[in-house]
Formats: sequence, structure tokens, C-alpha cells
Amino acid sequence: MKILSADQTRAADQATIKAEGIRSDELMERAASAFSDWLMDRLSLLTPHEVHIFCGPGNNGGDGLAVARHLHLAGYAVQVWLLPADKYSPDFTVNRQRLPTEVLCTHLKPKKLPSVSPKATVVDALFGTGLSRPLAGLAAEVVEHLNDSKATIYAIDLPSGLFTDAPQPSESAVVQAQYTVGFELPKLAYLLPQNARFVGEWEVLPIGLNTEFIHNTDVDNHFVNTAFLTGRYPKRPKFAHKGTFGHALLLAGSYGKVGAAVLAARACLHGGVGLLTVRTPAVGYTILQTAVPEAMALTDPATDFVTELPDLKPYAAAGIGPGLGQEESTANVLCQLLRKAAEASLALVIDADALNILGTHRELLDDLPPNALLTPHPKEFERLTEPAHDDYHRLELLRDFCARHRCYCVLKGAYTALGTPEGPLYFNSTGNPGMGTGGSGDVLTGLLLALRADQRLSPLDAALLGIFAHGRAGDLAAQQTGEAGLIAGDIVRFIGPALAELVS
Ligand SMILES: NC(=O)C1=CN([C@@H]2O[C@H](COP(=O)(O)OP(=O)(O)OC[C@H]3O[C@@H](n4cnc5c(N)ncnc54)[C@H](O)[C@@H]3O)[C@@H](O)[C@H]2O)[C@@H](O)CC1
Ligand SMILES: [K+]
Repeated sequence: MKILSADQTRAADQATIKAEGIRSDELMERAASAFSDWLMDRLSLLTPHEVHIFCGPGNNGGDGLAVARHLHLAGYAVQVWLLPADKYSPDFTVNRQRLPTEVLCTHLKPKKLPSVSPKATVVDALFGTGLSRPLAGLAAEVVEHLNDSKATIYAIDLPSGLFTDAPQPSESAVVQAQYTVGFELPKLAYLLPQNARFVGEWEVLPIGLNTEFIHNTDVDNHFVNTAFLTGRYPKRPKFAHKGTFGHALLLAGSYGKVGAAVLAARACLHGGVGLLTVRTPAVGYTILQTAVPEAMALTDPATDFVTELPDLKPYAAAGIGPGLGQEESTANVLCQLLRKAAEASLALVIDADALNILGTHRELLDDLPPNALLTPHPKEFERLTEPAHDDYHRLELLRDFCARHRCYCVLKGAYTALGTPEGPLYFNSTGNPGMGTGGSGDVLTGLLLALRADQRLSPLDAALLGIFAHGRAGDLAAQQTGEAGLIAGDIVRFIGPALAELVS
């Protein structure tokens, strides 16, 4: 799914209105009735509900007024509260006139705000994508009042006070919604950790925005769901052989961290690789041969950490990092690998300690071969770039980093973001908090290594599929283990089923 900016959303509205020959209030009616149906599915008519709808002067307020009418006609006890303004949008005015006279509709006054019980349902329709500056005065007072009320707040399109595409000043007033319900496509603001306490859970409802306009619009950000991946992971051909799926080399493990190599190796095998060879220090030999008999062990001469790069000729892809340690001779191995990878046409996946080595030897970043795939979490990423002021800044750093080094970079988080050399970012939709557990990243590295070795997949598709399947495997595993009980090995067990769902 494309993620549109506020300006692009406005243009999509206009394109829809023009293409279908409808009035703008008819499009608003679609949005309002979709929201009302969604809300009424959650509110039972049997329990009396105090529903307060707070409306601003623009089309977000217009949506709120139309929702008030729908709920009233369905039998809910609704009260509307209007934010006074010099000017109201035309569609606000249309819906103000359409509101049945029995619905109580009151202008808000400073220092005399209505009492809202903690049991009440509040619809926040103060401001949406038209917010042009942080809230102040009465609007800010209303927002603080709603946040203090402890009522359940449902925000239409955006929690009021939150910008669509940029950070707002840290002290500004923003509604803390339990649910945010948008239209047609998700917004960037929904996906960032710093906005989680405002956005709450979110959902988007279809309202039939013009598909041709959306198709022809170039965007900076995409949201990756199952539909987005359709056609990217082909069925394994009947006459396929080990070569089709590639021979991967995994450089991983050091004394005390051979488990990371085991997890990555298992994930790689379950990710469908043709052949896997693992380079570990000698201390890993017995462990690996016992725990992962399907992999070949290519033991380093040193006992406790990897010191020598093997011949790269046999391999289609190499993964380096899980449990590797940061010894100087290991750093040399990484350095040689980077220098030789391009010549050997080797796809690279770089994780964990290999990223930390890059962080302390930043000059090595200039040697990254084209299309290398890096998988840092935010702290590791900042070691490669600079500290970010906020989540939006971090995404800009990601975009710049990938463009400068012609690489793919997976910034791990709740909505993991994939940066690409071409510029667009791709936000993943699978995964759960149970996956914040030791070894989860090693599993991702192994899976990505398998998909980068698969000769049928482009670097972009391999990365998108791997990130999505990793999260989905975690979701499938959590259904059995619960989130707290989930360990990295459980994710591995569900890689196969997660990938199977993506075959198309
Ligand atoms: N495709 C869509 O997404 C659709 C969107 N609609 C709704 O339309 C909304 C956008 O409507 P608008 O563009 O009218 O914008 P808003 O309703 O978000 O707000 C615009 C109004 O607020 C004022 N304003 C902006 N910042 C302010 C501030 N800090 N303090 C006080 N006043 C401020 C502006 O002067 C203007 O009057 C969306 O968020 C959505 O709810 C729907 O009606 C139709 C379909
Ligand atoms: K709102």
C-alpha cells in the first residue's frame, strides 16, 4: 500500500471527486458512514453510551458532524461540541445543516469545558490532515481536557494536534486516542514509535479513492502487507535443484555465542536455501554439527573467533555478524569480505557485531558492495550514521544512508523500515512484541541470507519477503507460545509456514 502525504491525500480526494463526478460532501459521507459503521460494531446499543463528538472547523469536523447524524439515527445518545472559529469549511456547513435538531450541539467555551465521564465514548473530529500549526488556545485546552477525562477516544483520521508527515513540537497538545481510524491508506504518522501514545491502535477503512490516481502517484513510503507481496515469491519449480536456491555462506559465532550461529543457520535452512556452509571458530564445530546437521561446517583455524575468510567462489550469498565478536582479526575478515564481494558477485547480509565493527571503522562503509543488506536496530544504525533527533529524522538518515552507500538497510522496530538505494522506504506490518527477545535478529539474518541466495529473487523482493515472513513467523509462533513465552527458536519453526503463505 502506498503511504500518501497530506498534500497527496488532498489531491487523491479531488481526483476521486472529478473522476466520479460526485460532490465533495458525498465523499465525506462515504468516510463518515464507514467510520460510523466501524464504531457501531464496537459499541453495543444495549449498554447506554454517552457519546461526545468534538468537531473542529474543517472537513475533519465535517466528518464528525456526519458521524453524529449516523449515530443519532441508529439510536445512540449523541452530543456534539463545536470549536468556535471565524471560518468553517463548506462541507462542515453542509453537515451542520443536516444534523437533526434533536442532537444537542454546543459551542465550546474556554474554562467551561463539558465534563466527560471516564465511561464516555469520545469521537475526536477536531483536526485531521489540515492541521497547519501546533494547537494553542481553546483547541489545546480541549485536547488536554479530553486526555485528562480517561474516556475512550476514537480519532477520525488523525489524533488532533498530530501532524501527518512531520514531528510536532514536543510540548504541543495532541489527543491521546485509543483508536485512530483513517481512510483508504495508512499515514506515516501511524507507524512511528514517538506517536504510539497518540495514535493508539489504528485501522484504515476503504472509501473508494481513485485507484488510477493512487497508482500513478510516486510516494516516498510504502506499507507492506500480504497483498503488496503478491507475485513476488514464486512457487519452487518442479525441476529446480540446489543451485536454483543458492549456496550460502554464514560467518558467525565466537566463544560463548555459538548459539547465534546455530539460530541463523537454522533460519537460513528453513528459509529455503539450497546449501549452507557455516564458518565458525573451532569452538563451534561440534555444537554446529550436532545442532544443525543439515549445514556444512567450515571451521576457522582459531579456537574462539573467526580469523580467516574462506574462498568465496562457491557461494551466491554471504551473511556475517551473528555472535561474531569484534576482535581485530575478525574485523579484518569483514574488511576482506567487503572488498572481495563485488568481484565474487556475492550478495551480502551484514548484521550484529559486523555492524558494530562498521560503526568503529566507518571508512569500511565505502567498500560496501552494491545491494548489500544491513540489518541494524536503531542504536546500531546510529553508530553507522549519527544520533537522530526524532523518528522522522531517523528515517531521513536511513534514506540518505542507503542512497549514499547504494545499499538496503533494515531498520528494526515495531514497523521495521527497509531503506533502499532508490529512495523509497518500505514499512513492514507483521510481528509482535514477543519478538523482542535474544536471537530474534539472528533468525532474521539467516532468513534474509537464504532469500538473497535464492537466484529467482531481486534484492528488494528478498528483503521485503524476509522481513515480512520473519514477523509473520513470530505471529504464528506467538499464537502457540504467547508473546512472553516466545523464544527465537520458535520463530524458526514457523518460517516455513510463513513463507508458504506468500507463495503466489
Ligand atoms: N480522503 C480523505 O482522506 C478524506 C478526508 N476527509 C477529512 O478531511 C480532513 C481534512 O480536512 P481539512 O483539510 O478541512 O482539514 P482539518 O479539518 O484538519 O482542519 C482544517 C481547519 O483547521 C484550521 N487549522 C489548521 N491548523 C489549526 C490550528 N493549529 N489551530 C486552529 N485551527 C487550525 C484551518 O484553518 C482549517 O479551518 C481529513 O483529515 C479527513 O478527516 C473526509 O471528509 C473525506 C475524505
Ligand atoms: K481528528
